[in-house]
Order: sequence, then structure tokens, then C-alpha cells
Amino acid sequence: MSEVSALAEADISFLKPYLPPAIGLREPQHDRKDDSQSAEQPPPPTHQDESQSAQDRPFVTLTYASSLDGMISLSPGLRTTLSGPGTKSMTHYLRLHHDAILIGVGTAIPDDPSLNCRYPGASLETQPRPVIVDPQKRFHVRGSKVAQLAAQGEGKVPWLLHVGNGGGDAGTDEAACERIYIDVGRDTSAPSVIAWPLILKALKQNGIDSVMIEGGATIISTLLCMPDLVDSVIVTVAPTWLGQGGVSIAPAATVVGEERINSATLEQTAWRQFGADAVLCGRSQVAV
Ligand SMILES: NC(=O)C1=CN([C@@H]2O[C@H](COP(=O)(O)OP(=O)(O)OC[C@H]3O[C@@H](n4cnc5c(N)ncnc54)[C@H](OP(=O)(O)O)[C@@H]3O)[C@@H](O)[C@H]2O)C=CC1
Ligand SMILES: Nc1nc(O)c(N)c(N[C@@H]2O[C@H](COP(=O)(O)O)[C@@H](O)[C@H]2O)n1
Repeated sequence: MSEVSALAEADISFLKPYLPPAIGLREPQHDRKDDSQSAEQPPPPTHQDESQSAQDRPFVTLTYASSLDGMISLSPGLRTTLSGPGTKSMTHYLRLHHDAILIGVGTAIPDDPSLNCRYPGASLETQPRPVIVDPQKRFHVRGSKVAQLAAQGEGKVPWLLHVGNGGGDAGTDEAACERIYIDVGRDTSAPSVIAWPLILKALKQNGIDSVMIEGGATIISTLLCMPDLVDSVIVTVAPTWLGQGGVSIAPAATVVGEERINSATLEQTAWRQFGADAVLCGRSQVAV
């Protein structure tokens, strides 16, 4: 039996307002559970910055699974399952509705993820593009799960985002991926850090209109402090505590004058239970 099953109509209605606007185009027309329960309808999707986003960046969804103590893995580099069957199916439904899934190399190396969509009815055409932010070329894509799935026609060929201009020798991994080089300029104190507007612009220029950013901790924590770049946030909360020493989602502290203020807040929120887990959807609140 598949580990991922079709969502009930009420679950889909709950998620819909937080999905990229193209919703409907990729909906499999079969294998959906019937469910007469109707979810409350939050407001329709809005874009954080309509004029800028439509041109320069895709629709951005941040999504991850957290424990009750705000952790996403038991220890750095340890793949940790938090989502139950219902929220796992929800994640694959989200994957179905985005053009790309993005993770950092800090997740790609230890997790060796599949990054494909196993939702019932998903086809190769509807698969999201796996994207790995790997500025320093640390990920060996040949032999990785994501490359194997692409070779088997069960996922798309992954894109690796690097710093630079594409110079240098081609490595042995070339057939298994496509590389996108982003020039961050020479005069920078952090030469391996790519500004997020540049990452998102590169995706948009390569035809990505929606991206689901799944982690890890560094990437999610950073983007939570950039609400103008984020359209939706969808968090699975699992009823468990991972304990001290785990990897947590914690945006940088924000200080205004001499006062500590909250680092990030969601608005237009909605909660729903999927099996034993709770799912929180919201939009990043942009400071005025
Ligand atoms: N429960 C959940 O939902 C999830 C849990 N996880 C867990 O999270 C953990 C990994 O988190 P973490 O170690 O923070 O890794 P990340 O996946 O956030 O990757 C961090 C690395 O990505 C690169 N990177 C990130 N942002 C940028 C940028 N703006 N420009 C250039 N490079 C960038 C850097 O690579 P470099 O160091 O090479 O410069 C950085 O060290 C794992 O334990 C994983 O299992 C991950 C996803 C989801
Ligand atoms: N939603 C969610 N729940 C969990 O419990 C998780 N551990 C993760 N991890 C993320 O999903 C990726 C694995 O994807 P595949 O199933 O291998 O396709 C992993 O790399 C994390 O990004 N997510």
C-alpha cells in the first residue's frame, strides 16, 4: 500500500487558500476521499508584494514539521520523522501544487531525500523540480536518491544552485543534475551566501512560478525574517517533544532600539487536525 493517500475534500478546502494561484491545474481527478465536513474558508491567496513578485520571484511557501519544543530533528544531520500518515499525505499534496521543492545542502547530505511527489495520480509532468541550495558544491548528486528517481522517471532532474559563474572543470556528477550558478560579486564578506532575492529570481528566470521551501533549519529560520519574500507558511506540529540537543527553527533575534521584539508572526491563520498532528497555515506578517 502507498505511504501517501489522497486527502479528503475538507482537507483540500482548508489548504487551498494558502496554495499558489494556479491551483486546480494539477488536481488529479480521481482517488479523492469523500468528506462531507466543510472547512472554514480563510481569505483567498494574496501575494505579499504583487508588483514585485509577479516579475522577480515565484510564489513562496515555507513548510516543515515541528515537535512541540520547536525542533525539526533529533540532532544535526539526523533524519527524523515527525509527520504522521495524514500530514505526510498533505506534504505530497503541497508538492503536487508547486513547480519546485527547495532544500539546503545541510538537509540534502544527511537526509538523502527523494524530493518527488508520491501523491496518487501524480505524473512525471506534474512532478516538482528538486532544487538544492549548495553554494560550495558539497552535495554528491551521483548515486543520490533524487538522481536515482530522476533516472527512473519518478522525479525530475535536480537543480543545484551554486555560487559563481560556472567556470571550472565539469565533475562526474554532471549527467545527474543541472547546475545554476549565481554570481554574488567579489566584494562580499560572505562569499558563499547568496541573497534570497537572487535565489528566487534565478528560479523565476528558469520558469519556476511556485516553490515549496522544505528546510532545513538555517533556510527556514532565515526566511521567516524576510516576510516580504514569503507568501504562505504551512507548519505540521507533531504531538511529541524531541528534547534538548535537537535542531530548532529559531529566527534571529530582533531588536528595535534597545527593545527585543518578536522576530516573526503569522497572520490570517487557520488550524486543522490531520490524524494525530495539527497543521497551521498562515501568511507572514510584514512590518508596516
Ligand atoms: N522536520 C522537517 O520538516 C525538516 C527537517 N530538516 C532537518 O534540518 C536539518 C538540517 O538543517 P540545516 O543544517 O540548517 O541545513 P539547511 O538544509 O538549512 O542547509 C544549510 C546550508 O545550505 C546552504 N545555504 C543556506 N542558505 C543559503 C544562502 N542564502 N546562500 C547560500 N547557501 C545557503 C549553506 O551551505 P554551505 O554550508 O555549504 O555554505 C548552509 O550551510 C537536518 O537535520 C534535517 O533532517 C530539514 C528539512 C525539513
Ligand atoms: N513534512 C516533513 N515531515 C517530516 O517528518 C520530515 N522529516 C520532513 N522532512 C523533509 O522532507 C524531506 C524528505 O523528503 P522525501 O520523503 O525523502 O521525499 C527531507 O529532506 C526534509 O526536507 N518533512
